[in-house]
Amino acid sequence: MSISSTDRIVIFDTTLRDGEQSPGATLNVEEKLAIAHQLALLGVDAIEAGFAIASPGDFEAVRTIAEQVGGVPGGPIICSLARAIREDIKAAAEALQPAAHPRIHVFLSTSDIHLKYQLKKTRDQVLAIAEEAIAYAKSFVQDVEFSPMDASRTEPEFLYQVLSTAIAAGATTINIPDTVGICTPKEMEKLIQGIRKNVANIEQVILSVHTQNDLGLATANALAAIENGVRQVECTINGIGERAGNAALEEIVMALQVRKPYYNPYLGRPVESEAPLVNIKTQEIYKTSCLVSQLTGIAVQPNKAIVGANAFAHESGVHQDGVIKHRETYEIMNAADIGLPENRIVLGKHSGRNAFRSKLQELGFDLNEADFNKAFIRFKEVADKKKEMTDWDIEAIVRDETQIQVESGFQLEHVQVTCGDCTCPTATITIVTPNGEIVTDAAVGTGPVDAVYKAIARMVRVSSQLVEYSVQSVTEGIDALGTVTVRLRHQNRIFSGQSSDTDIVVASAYAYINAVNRLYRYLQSSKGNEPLSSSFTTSVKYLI
Ligand SMILES: CC(C)(COP(=O)(O)OP(=O)(O)OC[C@H]1O[C@@H](n2cnc3c(N)ncnc32)[C@H](O)[C@@H]1OP(=O)(O)O)[C@@H](O)C(=O)NCCC(=O)NCCS
Ligand SMILES: CC(C)[C@@](O)(CC(=O)O)C(=O)O
Ligand SMILES: [Mg+2]
Repeated sequence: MSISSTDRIVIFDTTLRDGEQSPGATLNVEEKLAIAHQLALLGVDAIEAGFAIASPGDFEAVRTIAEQVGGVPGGPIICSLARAIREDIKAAAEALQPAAHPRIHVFLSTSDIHLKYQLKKTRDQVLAIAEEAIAYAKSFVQDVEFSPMDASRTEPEFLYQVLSTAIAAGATTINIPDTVGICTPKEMEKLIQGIRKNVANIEQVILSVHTQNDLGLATANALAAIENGVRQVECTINGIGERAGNAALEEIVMALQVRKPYYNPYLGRPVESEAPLVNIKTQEIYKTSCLVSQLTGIAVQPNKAIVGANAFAHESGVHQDGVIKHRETYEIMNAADIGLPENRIVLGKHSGRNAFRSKLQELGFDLNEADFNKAFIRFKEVADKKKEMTDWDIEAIVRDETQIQVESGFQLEHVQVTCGDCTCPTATITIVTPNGEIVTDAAVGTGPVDAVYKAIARMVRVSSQLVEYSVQSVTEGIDALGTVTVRLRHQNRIFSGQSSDTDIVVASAYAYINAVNRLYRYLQSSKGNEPLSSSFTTSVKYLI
């Protein structure tokens, strides 16, 4: 794509960078790669794949995504964040080397409060640093984005001066971050208009906005910026990100689609123009949202716009009556537009592989033979217990069975629980350790899940603290599939795991093992060659 295109909005996705700054959203390289592939399917123009200097894992993630998702011309721009520091820029350039369309995103604070307390630099120094850093980034790549951090709290005259300098030094995208999420839409309008009027050669670059959601105004501010000439928006799937998160991609994209006649004139088109305002394939939105939620362990709130479980549900009689008579009485968009399964009941325990395969195709899954077989076996198991298999059940099964498996780690063999109002909840668990040993242990707990977790913790022996446990029902009815999400804290890092089953105690056990395995993998990679088993067997500290 051409970065000078101005008749549509460039979607810059930062799920893998700002989104990963959500507390506890840590993703490993395979998980980031899976999300990046899905973002490419969704059709985002640019993927901010990480912050290359931040850690060897981030570097590897940027490099792998640059190679495997952005390695051929015509694919998305792959971007790495960098402070205005030579080592950061060099690391970004190295990580981005395999990308056909690499972008280095240099940021530097410009507000007085940041200059005084954080950077401890004068305005003149900041101007010189920005100029030098951009020129240095330009020595590696053509496409350089510059963000004046805390722009919305920066004195306007100084902001104009920094931006003019950045453009003169070669920046091709100027991104305006409302870093602390303090702006109102009216103020955003003033900020963008001021920049367009006062910054030299601003019309030669793509003007972008990056809005944070501290006051719940991120989407409103991004849209206000578009109304005032901004042509790139930075956003994340499900609105995840630092603190209260970023503007949600799905909200901006669907606002532009649903209100196209309203937005068309702001992009210089006739009101009735049918041409899309973004390159996004909206039917991929729901699937992308599920993948991000599953891999980050951050559940989507039910009332979340566009992708929440209730976004297309009608609860009250008056509304239901209206929707039955004419859908558009209460629906401004069609669930199918974001790729939501229609929830038609078709498959059951008597269905065969062909029907299952064509159902998967209909739902947009393209599985390899091994994953297909795993999913089919699981489908039959669930169908045996559950009378009606909805599209939602099938989606949950496929997500569960095809999730990125940790190659090394513990495997759950058996879960057996006794509980009730006149017995002490007891769990007997059998696991296979990473060395192939089969171990069985039992524990009592305050409830069945507590007993299961105590029994597993006793065998895996790693100090961790259960910080979140939640169950969501995927479908309706007493025989619904339940999805359990578990988050464990080890030192200051969070590891999540998820699993679905008709039996929530079984789902709980698998979710817990998944989280433990992520923690295991993390310890393994951070310990280098030292055998991991020592940390798993010596620091026996049962916090769970
Ligand atoms: C980038 C990172 C590796 C730096 O680690 P570090 O060298 O230990 O430094 P700290 O995080 O403690 O402090 C940040 C330093 O960068 C400086 N800095 C911050 N933003 C800067 C910028 N845009 N350009 C240049 N310097 C910057 C700070 O002034 C501070 O410098 P000081 O140590 O001289 O006071 C680390 O913070 C990290 O892993 N971050 C990843 C996630 C993240 O911070 N994302 C936020 C994006 S804004
Ligand atoms: C890099 C920049 C756009 C940033 O995301 C930096 C940050 O993480 O605060 C912001 O919101 O200002
Ligand atoms: Mg941000």
